[in-house]
Amino acid sequence: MTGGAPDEFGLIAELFAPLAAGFPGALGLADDAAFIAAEPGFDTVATMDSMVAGVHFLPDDPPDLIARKLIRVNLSDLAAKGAEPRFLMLSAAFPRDVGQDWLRAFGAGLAEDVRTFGIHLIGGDTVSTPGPLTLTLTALGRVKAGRGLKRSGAKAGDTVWVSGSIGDGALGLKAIRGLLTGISAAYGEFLSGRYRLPHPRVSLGPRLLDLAHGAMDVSDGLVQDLGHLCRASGLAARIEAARIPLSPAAAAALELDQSLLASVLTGGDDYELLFTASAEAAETLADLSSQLGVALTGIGRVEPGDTGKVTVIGADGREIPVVQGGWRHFGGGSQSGE
Ligand SMILES: Nc1ncnc2c1ncn2[C@@H]1O[C@H](COP(=O)(O)OP(=O)(O)OP(=O)(O)O)[C@@H](O)[C@H]1O
Ligand SMILES: Cc1ncc(C[n+]2csc(CCOP(=O)(O)O)c2C)c(N)n1
Ligand SMILES: [Mg+2]
Ligand SMILES: [Mg+2]
Ligand SMILES: [Mg+2]
Repeated sequence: MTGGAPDEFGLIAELFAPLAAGFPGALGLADDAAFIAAEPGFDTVATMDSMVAGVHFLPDDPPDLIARKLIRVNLSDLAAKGAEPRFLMLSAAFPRDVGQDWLRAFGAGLAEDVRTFGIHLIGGDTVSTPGPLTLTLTALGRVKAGRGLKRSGAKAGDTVWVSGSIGDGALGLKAIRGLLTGISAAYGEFLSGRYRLPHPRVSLGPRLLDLAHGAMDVSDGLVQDLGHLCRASGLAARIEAARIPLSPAAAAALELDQSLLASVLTGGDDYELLFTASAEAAETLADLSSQLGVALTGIGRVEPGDTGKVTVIGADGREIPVVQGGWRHFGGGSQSGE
């Protein structure tokens, strides 16, 4: 990328190849494909998530944070399977008029999180598009053979657990859009920060291998995602709204406007882990939580019932009706249940 408009191969050499330098099998991002030796005793765990400007992030979000969010939403899926992240493959469709400064900042964001998580970019594709910026990442990880966590592992009577806090991302998007008034500027910044830069529970995931029964991450919305876990396990769930962990910022927002509970339950953009474990695991999970400095909160139970049904109980003991439990790209009136 010298002088004027960025050139495809210059861009790959300058922005992406340095992120492959630590892994010889990537062949310097100068060949047709990468080589990964199969590791005896491990399963490779593969996942892919895309992000589209205006759909997953705001077009004027800082480019380094767009890059880091792209990595993090994918690492969240690996963590949900108890896997340790290893490699990334990036497909980037940049609008033709993307500028060099934008690209350099995007590359710097990728580099930062590749370093932070100790992973390598081992390949991808770079194209131009007449449409919005569209980014697709494949993340590859590893887990001990046969031990990876599944959505289908929940057992009747298990406690439902979530990591961290729920609702910050969805409330953060509202804050950015000026739809959250009355909270302090610091709280607003915390929430918008959580929307732009999730914190995937990469250390926690592998530690759940001996503890969790069913597991997934929360991306679309707590209620919809728990419904997926329940359906995969042939069970139903009952959770208590008052037990859902809130950050101080989210709690302050809800205190001013209780209708924001819908964003917490269904807004998505959480990238926290959602898992079930037997009641006896509670003490070990509490120890793990303090060891890792990641909150773990029991919010309810899975039980036999209408497969996939999630019942949310309010502080008054009555059911809170939830029409749509989370984000849907197609179908449904509004795109999430807020
Ligand atoms: N176009 C597709 N081709 C093949 N498999 C797909 C396709 N879209 C989704 N899937 C698969 O469907 C399953 C559910 O995908 P989904 O994207 O809902 O999960 P997720 O990544 O955990 O959620 P989110 O996208 O909200 O982060 C995954 O196994 C995914 O690989
Ligand atoms: C600008 C903007 N508008 C709305 C949202 C909310 N949103 C979009 S997709 C999605 C689920 C995860 O995506 P996927 O299922 O495609 O992986 C959520 C919660 C957002 N993040 N940004
Ligand atoms: Mg997905
Ligand atoms: Mg995902
Ligand atoms: Mg997921």
